[in-house]
Amino acid sequence: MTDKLRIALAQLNPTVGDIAGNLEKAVEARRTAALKDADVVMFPELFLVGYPPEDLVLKPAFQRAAMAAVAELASQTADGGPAVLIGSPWVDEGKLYNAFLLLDQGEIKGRTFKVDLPNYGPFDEKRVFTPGDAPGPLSVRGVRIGVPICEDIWTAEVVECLSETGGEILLVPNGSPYWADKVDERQNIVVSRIRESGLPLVYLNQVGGQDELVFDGGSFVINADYSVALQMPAWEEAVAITDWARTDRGWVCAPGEKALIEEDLESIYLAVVQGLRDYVRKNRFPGVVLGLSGGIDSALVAAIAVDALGPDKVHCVMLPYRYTSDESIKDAAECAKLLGVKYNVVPIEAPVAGFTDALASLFEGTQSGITEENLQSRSRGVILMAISNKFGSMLLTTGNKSEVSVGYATLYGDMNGGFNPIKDLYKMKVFALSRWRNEHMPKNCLGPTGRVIPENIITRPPSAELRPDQKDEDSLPPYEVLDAVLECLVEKEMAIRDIIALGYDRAVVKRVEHLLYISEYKRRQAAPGVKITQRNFGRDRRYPIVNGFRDAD
Ligand SMILES: Nc1ncnc2c1ncn2[C@@H]1O[C@H](COP(=O)(O)OP(=O)(O)OC[C@H]2O[C@@H]([n+]3cccc(C(=O)O)c3)[C@H](O)[C@@H]2O)[C@@H](O)[C@H]1O
Ligand SMILES: Nc1ncnc2c1ncn2[C@@H]1O[C@H](COP(=O)(O)OP(=O)(O)OP(=O)(O)O)[C@@H](O)[C@H]1O
Ligand SMILES: NC(=O)CC[C@H](N)C(=O)O
Repeated sequence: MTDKLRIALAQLNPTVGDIAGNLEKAVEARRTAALKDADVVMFPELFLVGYPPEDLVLKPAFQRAAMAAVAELASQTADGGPAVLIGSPWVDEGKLYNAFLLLDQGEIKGRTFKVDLPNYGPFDEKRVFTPGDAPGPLSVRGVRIGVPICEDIWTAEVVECLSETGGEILLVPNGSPYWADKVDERQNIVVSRIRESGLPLVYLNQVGGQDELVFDGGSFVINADYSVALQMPAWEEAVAITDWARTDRGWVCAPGEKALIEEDLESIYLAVVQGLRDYVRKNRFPGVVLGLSGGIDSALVAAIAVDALGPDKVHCVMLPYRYTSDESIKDAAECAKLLGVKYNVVPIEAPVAGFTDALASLFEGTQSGITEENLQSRSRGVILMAISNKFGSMLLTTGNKSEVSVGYATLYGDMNGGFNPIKDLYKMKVFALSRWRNEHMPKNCLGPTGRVIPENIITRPPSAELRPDQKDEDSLPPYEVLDAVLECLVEKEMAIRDIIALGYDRAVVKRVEHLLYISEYKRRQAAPGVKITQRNFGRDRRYPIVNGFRDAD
């Protein structure tokens, strides 16, 4: 009987669809595991295709390529080295499963299918996969290993089934996206499953960004006595070795590394950096460009971009107009200098005059207003897109969640852009993160230490500077109020009457509700951005554009 087992945990960053590249990563991690004499190396959920593959996984050619990669990896295990536990889509009797496969001695020795397919928030797995039947453990080098796949541990049934059928250790592969406070949520769920089953549990997550989702890694092992045996770092690829021994209390994992897991603002900052870095890298952009206005949103986006990509890959452009204050011009230049980025000034006086002249006879006798203001934003948008086209850098758009919520942005103007790092951050969070970054140097970031955003940018009142002496608060409630009301409406789906009962002014709440509903069309056309909250404006909240409903408080 086997009494010892060495399991390597490969917390890696796959690329969705890059089956060859992911296979190469798996081969490399297995090589590392072999050098450490591991018996088995484990990978995250659907690792060979990357998570989540979405409808790509419905393509027969894609399914064939994934299954061929599994066969290739299985053949490599004929070398007598570590067995492999890896996730891949799998077609069986014409049905497509989210599978986890045991490869050993040159063969596919076992497989198990995910039972509980998540279909809420950002997940759509019922759309593409067939649920598996109640699973039994896999025999890995003589040890009965239960493999509940990600969502399978979020309720009790699958683990109950695995422990009742003789499972000795639970190995859980995950594709578990980050959101604020998720770490505690995961740990509570894991502890519940350990309590019910009496089995030790390995929680292995992937790391990296995929479109709007970002995965934090942070894999861990908890023994049956609830002691944490291993904590891998968040936001980093790593292969950890765990040593297991059979005791009279069942299998026990020996204590290993205990990495510190970042919390609060630090984890949010690392999440947006990782999300932007992987979006740019995995889409093979040479860099990014953005309009740097001297305001806080574009300053924070520039800092995030420098931390994600390095100053040489970030191009900032100030596009002043007659309403742009000297203060903004000075602050933008200082911010660019602090960040060490390429910086240009392209005045928009001439393009705005060109549009104004072209429309002069058509607009004769009309009032000047939003239309003319939007021409400024749209002139900037055209110029920034031209720079993007010419140099290949992707344009970043900079609207925070408060603005995105109420439509305070110009379509085909400042909404131009391929990706928005701060899309899921309310304005008050933008302030907090800017202050935090000025005081901290986050890990694995490529920007400078010390202040990166001039203090004046943080302290002066926000303004779009589209007309003389304009302030955001002329058109919107103060951000403390706006953000709080939006959280009630967006994150909590609260009734209007309950929000008013918290002490907010009825007229303000109704106005925010109205603006939120009437700007759905803008969000539908907006760039994607990193999901940070439980409810982002991508997949988590799918509201209709035509919407006659108003809450009759
Ligand atoms: N349901 C719907 N489906 C499809 N299209 C719809 C629509 N409702 C309006 N539209 C169309 O949308 C257009 C109006 O939208 P748009 O042109 O964007 O203009 P609009 O939303 O009217 O104005 C832009 C607003 O954003 C503010 N802003 C602009 C720039 C920067 C900032 C900032 O501080 O960050 C703030 C600005 O002060 C103003 O309040 C019109 O063409 C209208 O026909
Ligand atoms: N003068 C400018 N030069 C360069 N870019 C600008 C300028 N004005 C606006 N932009 C771009 O348009 C975006 C929207 O800016 P605006 O100033 O209208 O409002 P904001 O949401 O308060 O943003 P910020 O805090 O960055 O100023 C900016 O973040 C910036 O990318
Ligand atoms: N891939 C999954 O099954 C993820 C679902 C799970 N509830 C999580 O967020 O961790």
